[in-house]
Amino acid sequence: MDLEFLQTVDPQILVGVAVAVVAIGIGAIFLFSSKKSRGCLDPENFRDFKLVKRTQLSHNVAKFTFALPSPTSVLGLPIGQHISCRGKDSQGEEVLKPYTPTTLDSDLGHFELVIKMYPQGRMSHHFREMRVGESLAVKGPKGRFRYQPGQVRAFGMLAGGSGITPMFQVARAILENPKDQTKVHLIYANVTHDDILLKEELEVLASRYPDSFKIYYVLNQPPEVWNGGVGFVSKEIIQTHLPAPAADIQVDS
Ligand SMILES: Cc1cc2nc3c(=O)[nH]c(=O)nc-3n(C[C@H](O)[C@H](O)[C@H](O)COP(=O)(O)OP(=O)(O)OC[C@H]3O[C@@H](n4cnc5c(N)ncnc54)[C@H](O)[C@@H]3O)c2cc1C
Repeated sequence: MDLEFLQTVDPQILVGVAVAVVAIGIGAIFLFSSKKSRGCLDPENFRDFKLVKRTQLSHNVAKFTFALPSPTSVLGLPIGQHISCRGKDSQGEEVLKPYTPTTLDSDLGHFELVIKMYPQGRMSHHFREMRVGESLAVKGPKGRFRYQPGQVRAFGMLAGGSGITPMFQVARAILENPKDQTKVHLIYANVTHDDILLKEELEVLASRYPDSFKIYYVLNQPPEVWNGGVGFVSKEIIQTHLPAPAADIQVDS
């Protein structure tokens, strides 16, 4: 590029232009980061988020992907907290139920819910009927759980059925943070093998972080070939598969 013309420009103008460019750059970074940190949730008012994808994971479980206002937006949900979703049951009555997204604020532009739909469930009806292009009313963040990276040496988690979603969210946040050395031990109980939610995602985490993440599945009605636990979660199972109690150990269920 021919820069000779710069020598003919008044240096004061050049400095002025340079200052303006830097100022615009800083302004843009500030605007972007403040927008990013603000998040899209309102704790007082419901906000609508459009369903952009629906993936059926089993006969009664589906993953719902909702778009955020822009591809760089974050939901703004602290780790371990949940959102309140508003829908209508089969009678047209309003229903409010809590759900924990399986995505984190490192996932930009969208958030996901994995929902188990019960035949008689009121909010289940709303999700069963929901189609791509429709919006879900969401309020939050909700919940008192707080997690600081490295706050404990090991985390014992005990989950059953759809109770896995908050555990999955916290486990992902810990394991995907290279500065967090916390070990995660999860016992996950279900009735049958088909009931295990997020199995693929959990297996990916376990194979990616073999030294930091251990899962022990317990099934009440196991298949013929099964190397996990059988029946209900017992004291022995907890003693064997969760870290022993200590000041720097946290156990949640
Ligand atoms: C913090 C928090 C986070 C949650 N996150 C998720 C999530 O990410 N994904 C998700 O799918 N759910 C999640 N849940 C559960 C969710 O809030 C609802 O309870 C669930 O979707 C059922 O609501 P419903 O209105 O369809 O059923 P309801 O109308 O409340 O229940 C009707 C019938 O459905 C059956 N049923 C309902 N819930 C259960 C259950 N847990 N086990 C067995 N049978 C049941 C029962 O037969 C019950 O009588 C979460 C709950 C909490 C407290």
